[in-house]
Amino acid sequence: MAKDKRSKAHPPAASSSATAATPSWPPFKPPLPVVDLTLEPLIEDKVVVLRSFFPRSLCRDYVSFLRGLPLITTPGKPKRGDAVRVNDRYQIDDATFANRLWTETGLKEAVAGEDVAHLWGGQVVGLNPNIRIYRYSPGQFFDAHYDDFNYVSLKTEAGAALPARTTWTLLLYLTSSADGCIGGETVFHPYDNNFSAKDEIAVSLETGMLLLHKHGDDCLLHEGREVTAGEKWVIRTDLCVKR
Ligand SMILES: O=C(O)CCC(=O)C(=O)O
Ligand SMILES: [Fe+2]
Repeated sequence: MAKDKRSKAHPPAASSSATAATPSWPPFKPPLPVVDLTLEPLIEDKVVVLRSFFPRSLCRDYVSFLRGLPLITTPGKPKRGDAVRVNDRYQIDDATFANRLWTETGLKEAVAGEDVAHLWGGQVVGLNPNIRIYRYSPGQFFDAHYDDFNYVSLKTEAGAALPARTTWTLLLYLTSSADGCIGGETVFHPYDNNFSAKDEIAVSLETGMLLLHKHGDDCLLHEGREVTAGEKWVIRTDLCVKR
């Protein structure tokens, strides 16, 4: 796939859903983080993970809760330029929940470390309020694509608007083979169109693991591989830097 004909993940989120009721997300119990969060590099300067970001019990609570949300199956035929994505999806603008994920989990501190601060492309200020939930059932997948950045507006503690830009995609896996989900790996292709198994880097699902990958101009071609049994549940948002 030529870089100038990039297949994009999906169009920028509409910002008009501010009036939609936000879900009553379950509390983070036990209090987070449950382990010392250490960023583990998987691909230098491009992909990092934080294992056990959510404990297994919390992942279970979240999956039961998320099941009750009005997920919508994406059409198999995308608009021109968008990647084929077949999954069930829910999306909401929820600055309060984005802020909880940022400040009540240890994430803010984990990405502030001196050794990793250079990765994020600016001064990190929070998470994208555009929260996306994905459920992949057997046969569902997210075809190879690049994630684009977006301009967003965050809120400071004093309530003022803070112009920001997304720089890294955040995926929080809530299920894995330990819960009966087979397949569904997030696979990165460092050499763009060269889909050779020897070069690809497949990240297996791990319940409660958080993955961050750089997006925008430096985004690696990646895909969500087909799920063949069970269900893959993911919470998606993005890391934001000051604009
Ligand atoms: O579900 C996955 O593993 C990948 C999701 C993804 O690429 C995206 O949300 O842009
Ligand atoms: Fe993506």
